[in-house]
Amino acid sequence: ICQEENTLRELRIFLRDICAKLARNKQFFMFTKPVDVEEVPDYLDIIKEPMDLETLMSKIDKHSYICARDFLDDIDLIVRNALEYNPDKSAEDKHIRHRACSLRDKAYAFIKAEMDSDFEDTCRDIREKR
Ligand SMILES: CC(=O)c1csc(NC(=O)C2C[NH2+]C2)n1
Repeated sequence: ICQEENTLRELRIFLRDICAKLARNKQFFMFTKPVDVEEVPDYLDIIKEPMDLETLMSKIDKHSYICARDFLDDIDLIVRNALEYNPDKSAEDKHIRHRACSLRDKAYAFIKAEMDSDFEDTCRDIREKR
């Protein structure tokens, strides 16, 4: 069990680094904090499960993720929300959709580049046993 805690600690360090890199990227500023309903009043009428990079970071600290797959599921949620809320042909909507797809590709590339697959397999085994 102590070995499992070591693995999950390493996962958290790894995910914090990726989340910080994504949040530092100016391209993704609109995904870094919860949408302000003062500025976008109808957002919560359309998006039922908001997600953002700051919330992702706090979930890491709350030990919400025990494998990279769970983390990427929340990245996918950020992207899905952006595509749903910005469906129009307008340049502004297209721009936000493009940035959302770029966020997903960057996140998956960081995980693939920096995580060896047997580490993720070990995390999946821990998840199965819980
Ligand atoms: C985070 C997110 O997806 C977001 C924040 S504002 C926004 N969209 C707009 O403000 C308008 C452009 N068409 C609606 N999307």
